[in-house]
Amino acid sequence: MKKHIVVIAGDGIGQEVTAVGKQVLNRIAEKFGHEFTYDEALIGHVAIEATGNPLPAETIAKSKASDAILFGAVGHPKYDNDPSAKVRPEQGLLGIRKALGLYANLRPIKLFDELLQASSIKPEFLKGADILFFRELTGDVYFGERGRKDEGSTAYDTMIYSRYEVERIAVKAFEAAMTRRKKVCSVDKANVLESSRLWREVVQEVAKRYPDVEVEHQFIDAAAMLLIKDPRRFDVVVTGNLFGDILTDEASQIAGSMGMLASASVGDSTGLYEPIHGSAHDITGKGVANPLASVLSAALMLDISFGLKEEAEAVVNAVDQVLKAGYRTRDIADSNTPADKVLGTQAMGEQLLACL
Ligand SMILES: NC(=O)C1=CN([C@@H]2O[C@H](COP(=O)(O)OP(=O)(O)OC[C@H]3O[C@@H](n4cnc5c(N)ncnc54)[C@H](O)[C@@H]3O)[C@@H](O)[C@H]2O)C=CC1
Ligand SMILES: CC(C)CC(=O)C(=O)O
Ligand SMILES: [Mg+2]
Repeated sequence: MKKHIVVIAGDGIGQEVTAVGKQVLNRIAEKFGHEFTYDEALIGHVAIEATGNPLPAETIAKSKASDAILFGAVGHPKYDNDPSAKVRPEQGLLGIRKALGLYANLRPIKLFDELLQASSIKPEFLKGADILFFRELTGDVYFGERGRKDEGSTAYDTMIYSRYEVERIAVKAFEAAMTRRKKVCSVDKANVLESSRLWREVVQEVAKRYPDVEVEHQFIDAAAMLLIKDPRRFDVVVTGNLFGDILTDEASQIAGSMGMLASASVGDSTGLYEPIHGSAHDITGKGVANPLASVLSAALMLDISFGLKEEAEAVVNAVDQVLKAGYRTRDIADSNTPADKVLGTQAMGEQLLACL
């Protein structure tokens, strides 16, 4: 199979982890007789430095012309510490999601057995946890009207959802639930927010089309608690952009680390595959970032965009094997991990390639 992939590494550890993701894709192509060609494109701080724009038109054009995108991260401390900056790296990521119509962000929370001890949650509450989040990705407060008034002394962001936006993500969640344990939990704040009341109304309507699926509605505050108290109660979770962003960082502790969680952003156009983590300034350039979220994002690409199930499984199995062999990056190591098994980003990549 011939496929053209655009690598948008972006900022910070995005550069380090996508390098490993790409090596794994190359090895898969070699092993299974595919031809993957690559292009690179700029986004975020590196794009601002080069062009003044966090999302150059060329990046959108290259992305649209590709079969899939391997994305790293955006962000730079310069902007985090300067709230008044008008041009920001994060606009690049929000912009590409919108430009490509990537309204559904699938975030699988997969706990590898070997990492039971790495989690901050007690193993007896965790074993067997397997959740698939559907986070709406192009609406909500991230895209609503925002601004300042009263001479800058009042600021506002608008949480806004339209019926069609809720319906299409709900349909994706219910369809996925039909192939899994047939449970959907919709998360909102319908006891307070009007946009959440519309959300709940539409999810209830969609649910009627799937009588075999058990549906529950939870408020975001309770859902955040239940996720830690009893992660195994969840199968598919569907929620808005903001709540999904926060809940899945929380859920990374079920999988052991932010460095373990992959995602697929899909919708109207080319799929974009991205770790859930950011550019991680605190570890950038140290060579210690966990590349597995990027590698598992590449596996989602093989599966969802290319339909290469066996190849995707080979990648997940390689991750499993490397963990079984005891290798860890720093974020998933624990007090029992021998020092010689704690690997840097590239060395972890080499173990995966050896395994493949
Ligand atoms: N998708 C994206 O591009 C995102 C970008 N950001 C941006 O990233 C920058 C840093 O934001 P933070 O809030 O610190 O979130 P972050 O996700 O970059 O990091 C949070 C914590 O997790 C750790 N971490 C993240 N990925 C890791 C990996 N692969 N291996 C080992 N440890 C890992 C980091 O070291 C840090 O302690 C900010 O500029 C922010 O705006 C934040 C979240 C997502
Ligand atoms: C720019 C942010 C919305 C990125 C983020 O935190 C995410 O998508 O998880
Ligand atoms: Mg996030």
